[in-house]
Amino acid sequence: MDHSGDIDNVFAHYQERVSGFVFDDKVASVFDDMIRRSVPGYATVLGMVHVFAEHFAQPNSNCYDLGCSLGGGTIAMLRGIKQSGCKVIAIDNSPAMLARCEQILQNEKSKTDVQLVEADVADMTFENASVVVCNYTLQFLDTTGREELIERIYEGMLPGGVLILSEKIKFENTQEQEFFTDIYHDFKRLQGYSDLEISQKRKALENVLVPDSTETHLQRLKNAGFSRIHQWFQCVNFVSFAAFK
Ligand SMILES: C[S@@+](CC[C@H](N)C(=O)[O-])C[C@H]1O[C@@H](n2cnc3c(N)ncnc32)[C@H](O)[C@@H]1O
Ligand SMILES: O=C(O)C(=O)C[C@]1(C(=O)O)C=C[C@@H](O)C=C1
Repeated sequence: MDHSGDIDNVFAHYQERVSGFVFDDKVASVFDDMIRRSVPGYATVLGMVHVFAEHFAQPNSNCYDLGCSLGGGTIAMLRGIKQSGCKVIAIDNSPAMLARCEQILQNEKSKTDVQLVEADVADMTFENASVVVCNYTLQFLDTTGREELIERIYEGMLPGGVLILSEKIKFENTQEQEFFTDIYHDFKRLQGYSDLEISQKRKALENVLVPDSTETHLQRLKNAGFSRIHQWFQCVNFVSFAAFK
């Protein structure tokens, strides 16, 4: 997938006061580069969304991409879905992201319909869903609303449906948290980010990206009713779960 965006230099210059991270036009214009260089395993996760969609999309059902950004997950699903009558519903509350997503999707030839929705995922109801992808989005929701969203997703899913939930995680054990943070920052340096970029983005994400632990995710998914949950992927402090109804 070529989003032809710019190189991410959002945090490259010293800022006297770093403000909270927002998905505005500046971020949207570099987001493909930003997420590939900031989320270890991102390309692998998208490749596997294709595989999951091919395997689990049911005929005449809905497939959701929650917090679709530029449509990485949406395109992976479109390419994977082989069943007829499916619709991909891609939701994001950032107008800047959705505008660019719409443009990018114009280059994507698929017989599966796509609907872009500008909305808060917390306000959505889900129905007739066979595949739900929520890649690196739950971590930006108010922690108090996360349980309800997962419950709503579960309610809207068909038997045999799958939720792919990918997230940055935190570790309860201090040593483990420090180890993974160090390795993650090394990964960012290898991707060409400077120490200034790393520290300013870290500050901007404080209280904006609030990661949960694996244990919290598993418990929340279980509480919502998911009968089978596999953590199928982890790369440093980023994981992905497949939860089945
Ligand atoms: C890290 S990005 C997701 C990346 C994307 N899923 C991908 O795989 O390329 C998080 C996205 O979620 C969106 N977002 C954050 N909170 C949201 C909410 N409450 N409702 C809808 N979208 C939200 C942001 O605008 C942003 O585009
Ligand atoms: O935690 C970080 O430092 C990140 O850059 C991660 C992360 C994410 O997981 O969404 C944060 C913001 C951007 O959306 C891209 C990547």
